[in-house]
Amino acid sequence: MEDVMDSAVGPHFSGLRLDSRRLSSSSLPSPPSANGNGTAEAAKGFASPKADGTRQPFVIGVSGGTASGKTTVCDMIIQQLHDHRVVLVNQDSFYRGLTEEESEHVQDYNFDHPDAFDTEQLLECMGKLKSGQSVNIPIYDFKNHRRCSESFRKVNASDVIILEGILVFHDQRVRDLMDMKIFVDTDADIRLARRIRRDTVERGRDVTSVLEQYGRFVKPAFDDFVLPSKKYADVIIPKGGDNHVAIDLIVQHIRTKLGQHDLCKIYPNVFVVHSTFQIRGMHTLIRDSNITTPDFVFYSDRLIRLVVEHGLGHLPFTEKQVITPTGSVYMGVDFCKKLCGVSIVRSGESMENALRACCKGIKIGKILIHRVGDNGQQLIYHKLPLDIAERHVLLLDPVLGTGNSANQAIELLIRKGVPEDRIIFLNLISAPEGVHCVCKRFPRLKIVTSEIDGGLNEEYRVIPGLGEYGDRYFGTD
Ligand SMILES: Nc1ncnc2c1ncn2[C@@H]1O[C@H](COP(=O)(O)OP(=O)(O)O)[C@@H](O)[C@H]1O
Ligand SMILES: Nc1ccn([C@@H]2O[C@H](COP(=O)(O)O)[C@@H](O)[C@H]2O)c(=O)n1
Ligand SMILES: [Mg+2]
Repeated sequence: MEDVMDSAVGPHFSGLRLDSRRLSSSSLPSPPSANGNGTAEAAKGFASPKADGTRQPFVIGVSGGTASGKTTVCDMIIQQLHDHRVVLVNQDSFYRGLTEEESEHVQDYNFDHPDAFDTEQLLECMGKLKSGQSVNIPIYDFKNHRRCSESFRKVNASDVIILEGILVFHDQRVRDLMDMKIFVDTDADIRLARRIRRDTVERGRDVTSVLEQYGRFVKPAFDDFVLPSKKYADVIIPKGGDNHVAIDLIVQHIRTKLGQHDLCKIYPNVFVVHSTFQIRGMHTLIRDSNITTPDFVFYSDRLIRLVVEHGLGHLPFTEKQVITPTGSVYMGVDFCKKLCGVSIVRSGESMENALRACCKGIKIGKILIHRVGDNGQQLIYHKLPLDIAERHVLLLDPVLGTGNSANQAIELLIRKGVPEDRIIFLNLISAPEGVHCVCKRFPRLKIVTSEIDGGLNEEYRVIPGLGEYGDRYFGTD
């Protein structure tokens, strides 16, 4: 048996003409909700730990009609990611081999019907990949309509698995494997033109047979099976590989996931709010250097509310029953009462309103950390609730950079008697360096953030970041 190693980059790429186009629609699975024991359930995908504590790969499904550009879009995503932790699985690999009789009448065979694929085998392979095992995937020969009996493509377990094919959204069991579904939407006439060219050049067909197969099987199956599955898509990409903007957005989304993945693997107490295109849209706005101050405040406040709500989901609660106006008993929960916020002055103060809006009457203390000279010595002023040792503390600072200020603030809280595991540090953006710095020192503290950025530059500023948050929020920049 000949194994063909799949390194996921390079060999899949096909050269394309590219123009900038638009992203048509988007929505991703909803954020996590509180589970029964008072902690938040981790988000789907990267943030979803298995029983053994490791995280499942992120599965992206890519569907669309024949010759819509699915394979091309996947190649471009993988090429742009330039990251070995992404692998591509083609549904084509799971075409059933034809019997002797079927081969003799191949022109009558419907390759576009769901039964043409061995979906059980596909599910088995995907299940193995998802559980961290490598798999041997068949190699399909379109010229002879059969699998190469001696060769397989070895696909290694990876952080991201892209599953591509005309009918990958058809079977619910296959759909359920996916964390993100993309539909490549290209006009039927363009697809037919491409198909004629591809099948005559690459798949050993002549124009007459392509047209006959198209009218008899491909088009009806598109109408019956492929088009109806478009409704399952989270993202629809018009014009396939020509749509630079959509592909960039998707690549950014995956990059964010990959960055988070490693840190969440290392530190189980780091929680990243599940990313949706709404959240990425808000980040796009507040990171834009040209945004106005009112808009910066508006979208920051929206994001902060999400982070605060996520953070509150990590607090313990007690069971509580109430009687509803229908006279029925509602078995609910009671919020944790012993709670306070502490903002790191000045930018942390921008998070206070969102906290107050979520927790009526909450006490909020302040910590000011002032760097003296460049020898790392720092002065700390603080005003904290007197009974802070008995409270859970939501520590507020929108950007976690080096982690130095955060560590000073956390040390102070611990000196004041707050147990480490009762501190939840809330921020909008974290640099990986800051996450390492805080989590190594305080492994029982929780960090809740909305995005993890690339890193710090030589001036210790978060990149891509958003500049001086306090100045931008309070309009002093
Ligand atoms: N944007 C594009 N412009 C021109 N040709 C394209 C474009 N996208 C794909 N093609 C060509 O069209 C054919 C079908 O594309 P492919 O990505 O294989 O589609 P699918 O996987 O959806 O069947 C291929 O020969 C490919 O090179
Ligand atoms: N032996 C085969 C197997 C499949 N086809 C056609 O391939 C199409 C799916 O591949 P795409 O890359 O176009 O998505 C499908 O429409 C089948 O008709 C074939 O012609 N011969
Ligand atoms: Mg293809």
